[in-house]
Amino acid sequence: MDHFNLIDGELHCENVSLRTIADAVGTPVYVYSRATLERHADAFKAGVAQAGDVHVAFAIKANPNLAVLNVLAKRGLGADVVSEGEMVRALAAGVPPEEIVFSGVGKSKREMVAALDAGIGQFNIESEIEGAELSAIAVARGQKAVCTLRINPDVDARTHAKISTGKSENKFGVPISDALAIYGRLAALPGLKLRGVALHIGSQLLTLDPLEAAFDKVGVLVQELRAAGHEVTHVDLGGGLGVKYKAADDPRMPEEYGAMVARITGNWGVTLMFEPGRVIAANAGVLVTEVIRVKPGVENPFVIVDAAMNDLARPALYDAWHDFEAVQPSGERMVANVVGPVCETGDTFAMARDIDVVAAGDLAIFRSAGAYGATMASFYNSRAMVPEVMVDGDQWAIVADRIPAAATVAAERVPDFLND
Ligand SMILES: Cc1ncc(COP(=O)(O)O)c(C=O)c1O
Ligand SMILES: N[C@@H](CCCC[NH3+])C(=O)O
Repeated sequence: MDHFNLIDGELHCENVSLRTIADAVGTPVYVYSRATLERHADAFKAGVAQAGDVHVAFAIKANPNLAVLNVLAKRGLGADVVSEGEMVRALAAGVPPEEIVFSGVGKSKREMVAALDAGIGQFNIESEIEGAELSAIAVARGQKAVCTLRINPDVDARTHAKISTGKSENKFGVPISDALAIYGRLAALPGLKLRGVALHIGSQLLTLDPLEAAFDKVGVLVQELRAAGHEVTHVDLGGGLGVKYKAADDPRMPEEYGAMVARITGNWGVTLMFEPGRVIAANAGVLVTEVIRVKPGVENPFVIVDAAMNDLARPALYDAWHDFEAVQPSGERMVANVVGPVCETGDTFAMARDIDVVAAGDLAIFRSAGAYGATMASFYNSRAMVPEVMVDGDQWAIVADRIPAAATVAAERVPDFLND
């Protein structure tokens, strides 16, 4: 059951008409459903609970909106962060510091200090040199940083190349063949409390086999680490579960994923951690847009909408598919190209797509836009930063303002020396 449905011929989010929101806030605008976020959080937690003692940290990169984080924190999700900014957001949303995991291949010294100051629960170290730096910073402060070592299992996640992270040529983690030796050296450092390993092989995975292959390799590594005398109490299995973007997609459900994890990790004797992002947020949000005009084309007409690649970058970056639907569908269909106003050919949401008939002034949505949507928006073409709305039953509120491009003018200056 989805919370974006037709009621009396008009698309609603829960009980609120998307037209009501668009009329009040303008378009484009992201709209999130609290009920969907909660359902996804609960389903994921229940799925992985089959594997025993688990911690679930929402990957904030998928949707860092404070209201979204607030909903998920109340549902008992921690936070997986990759920058000081994400950490600040997690803390502001009420995530307990000990439930925050700091991932990322390029943590700066400043970020390490900030995270130690905040008392976060775990760093996922991505290289030996990063571990040595963190240890030195922690020692200087009289602290020990709780860590895992992120390994790169060299498994093909069979997803888009730009969001695949677990092949040996990808920048993430340490090669699994070196992991035992590096773990040993890092475990000996005075500023670290190394308690296990982490991995994340990629995003939008539609099958479980690559995850299973990677977890199998990690299971062997855990045995080797223990045989070498190391204590391994935690394994962070990352995120990556895919979602349904189009009818043909057949993602694996958290329940099936959890059963696989339970089967593979059953005898590891560790606390498992997870970092889901997309599976929680993607289908909890839509991007509402207005049709500016329909322009004839040689092959198909161009439906020019007021959302663009600066608001939803996924189609331009990954050729990603987002369903396009009229807010008040007439039942008639047309074949068209759906494009934004930005001056790039890549600002195209759909080519030769069978869509609801729409005309200038009509409202429409891009579905499955709650993850990696607003968070990847930019001011490109000096367009405004897209606003965000949260719906809860009959209630709704703006949870991120539209920031006009004019605000960026105020943040810039032309120095006097350019006037010489
Ligand atoms: C380290 C890490 N953890 C978690 C995630 C979240 O992934 P997903 O949104 O696919 O669940 C990502 C992004 O792929 C990531 O890089
Ligand atoms: N931004 C990507 C996902 C990146 C995952 C980050 N590790 C997407 O929209 O699909």
